Amino acid sequence: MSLELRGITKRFGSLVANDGIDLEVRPGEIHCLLGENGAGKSTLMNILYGLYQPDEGQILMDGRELTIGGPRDAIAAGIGMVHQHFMLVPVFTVAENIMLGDERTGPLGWLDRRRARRDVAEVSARYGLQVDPDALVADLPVGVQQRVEIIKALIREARVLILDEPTAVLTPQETQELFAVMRSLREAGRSIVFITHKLKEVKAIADRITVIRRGTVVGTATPDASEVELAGLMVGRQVRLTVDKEPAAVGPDTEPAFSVEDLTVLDESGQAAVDGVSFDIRPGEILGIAGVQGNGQTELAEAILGLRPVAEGRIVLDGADLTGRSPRQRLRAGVGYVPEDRSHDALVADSSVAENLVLDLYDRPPFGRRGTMDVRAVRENAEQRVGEFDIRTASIDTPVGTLSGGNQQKVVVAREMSRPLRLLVAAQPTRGVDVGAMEFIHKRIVAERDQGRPVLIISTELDEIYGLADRIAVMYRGKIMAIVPPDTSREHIGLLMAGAHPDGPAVPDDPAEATEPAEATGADAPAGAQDTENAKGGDDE
Ligand SMILES: Nc1ncnc2c1ncn2[C@@H]1O[C@H](COP(=O)(O)OP(=O)(O)OP(=O)(O)O)[C@@H](O)[C@H]1O
Repeated sequence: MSLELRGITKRFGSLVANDGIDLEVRPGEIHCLLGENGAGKSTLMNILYGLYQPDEGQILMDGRELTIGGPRDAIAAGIGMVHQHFMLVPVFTVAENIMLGDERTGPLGWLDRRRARRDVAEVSARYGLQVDPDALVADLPVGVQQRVEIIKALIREARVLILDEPTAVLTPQETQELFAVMRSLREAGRSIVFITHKLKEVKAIADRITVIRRGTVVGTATPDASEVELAGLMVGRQVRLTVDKEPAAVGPDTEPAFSVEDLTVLDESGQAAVDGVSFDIRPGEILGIAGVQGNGQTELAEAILGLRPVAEGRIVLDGADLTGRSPRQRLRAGVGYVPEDRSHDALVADSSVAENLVLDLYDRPPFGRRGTMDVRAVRENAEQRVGEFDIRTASIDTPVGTLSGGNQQKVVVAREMSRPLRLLVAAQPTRGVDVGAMEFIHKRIVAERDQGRPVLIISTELDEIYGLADRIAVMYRGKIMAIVPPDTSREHIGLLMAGAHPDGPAVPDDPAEATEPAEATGADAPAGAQDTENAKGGDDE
C-alpha cells in the first residue's frame, strides 16, 4: 500500500497553511514530518484524516484517488490518526471505548463486549501494546491511553497511522515503549506518519524525513543527518541546540528571594501529592525540578500559584507570605506562570491573540484603568510581542485557539515573560515549540535570571533541566529526593528520579523511615567529584 498526497493546498482566509504540498508515504516506513511551528503539519494530517477539506490537491492510495469527506472515509480507506488530545471517554473501559463508533457494534450488548475484549487482546499481543481491556480509561496513565487510541485505529485496520506529536506528553520510558510498538508496526508492513519537534527522536526512528516550512516542502532528509542540519532545514537558519549561559552570579550566602517551606499539598483523593517539600531560590538563580511526570510537580506549581490549597507549610516571596493569597494577588505580586497545560490553564481559545497577551493585565496600567481596557495599548503590545516572539498568526485579532500548538505556547510565554516579574515559575516551558523557538525561550529565561530574578523551571526533559538549571531538585512521590549541582551525572539523577538514593537503598514508603535528603546524598554540596563517584557506585549496583 502506498499513499500519495499531491499538490495539497489549504487556506484559512488569507493564510495559506498548506501550499501545494507533495508527500509520499511508502509501505512499511516511518515517515517523519518535521517543520517549525505553524509550518502546516497538523493541517496536512487533518486533511488526510478528513477533518479538513483541501482547497486543491489529491490524495491517492495505490494510485487510485480517494475522496475523503470525513474521518469515516479515512478510516474506511485504512487511515488512522492519534491526536494529541485523546478522543476517549474517561468513564468507559478500554473495551467500551474500542466499541464506540465501530460500525459493527450494536447497543453495547455482551456479544459486542466479548468481541471488543478479544480484539483488544489480539492486537495487544500482536504489536506488544499491553492494555487491560477492562481498565477504566480515567485510571490509565497518559502513555497507556495513547496505546488505547493506537489499538482503536489498528482494530479498524489502519494501514497508515498518523501520530501527531505523540511524545509531547510521554515520559522517556513511555516514548521508548511507543517506539517499540512503531517498529513492530513497521515490520508488519504498516506505515506511520510521525510528527515531533524532538530531533533525537527523529534520528532514532525515522526512515525518511520530509521538512515543511511556511506551508511548503523545503526538503527531505535521512536519519543520518545531524541534529544541527535538521534544525537548520526546519527553521531556515543556524540554531544553537545548547543553552548559552554563564554560571549563576550568586554566592552561597545570598539571601533567598523565594522559599517553599515544608509544603504539603493534597491531590483530589486526599493523598499528599506534595509531601513536606522545602527549597529556596536565590535572586539570579534557576532551580530546575526534574522528575518523571506525576510525582507532584504539577501540584507543586499549582500550589505556588494558589490554584490548589496548601495543606501545610508556607510560600514566601521577597519576605512576604503568599500562602493565603489568591492566584490573582500572586500574579499581581509579580509571579509569572507558564503552566504545563496551556489550553486549559493559560489561554482563552475564542479570544484574540491580543487579548490573550494581556489576559490578567487588561484592567490596570499600562493596558487599562479601573476595569476598562485601553484598546490601543493592548494592540500595540500585541504587535510588539508577536514580532519579538515570532508568533505566527494571521493577525493579532485571530482567535488564539486557531493558532498552531507551538504558537499558542509562544503566546503564553510572551505574556508571562513581558511583565515586571519577581519570580518566574515555568512548567514544561517549551512543550510543543520548534527548535528555533526553544532557543529563544531558553535565552529569555536565562536573561530573566541574569536580571536577578529567582526562576523555577519544572521539566520532564532532562536536557532542558541540564541546559537551564543552576541547581537541580529531583522530585519523586511528592518529595524532593535531593538538590544537586548541575554537573551531576545523568545516572545519578536517573536513580533519584526512580526513587533510589544512588548511595543507599530505595526510599522507604513510610515517610517516618525516610532519611533526610540532604544527609543522604550530600545535596547542596559544591559541584565536584563526590557526586560523580556516587553515581558510578549507584550504577554498578
Ligand atoms: N481552523 C483554523 N483556522 C484558522 N487558521 C488555522 C486553523 N488551523 C490551522 N490554522 C493555521 O494554519 C497554520 C498551520 O498550522 P498547523 O497547526 O498546521 O501548524 P503545525 O505545523 O502543526 O505547527 P506546530 O508545530 O506548532 O503544531 C497556522 O498558521 C495556524 O494558525
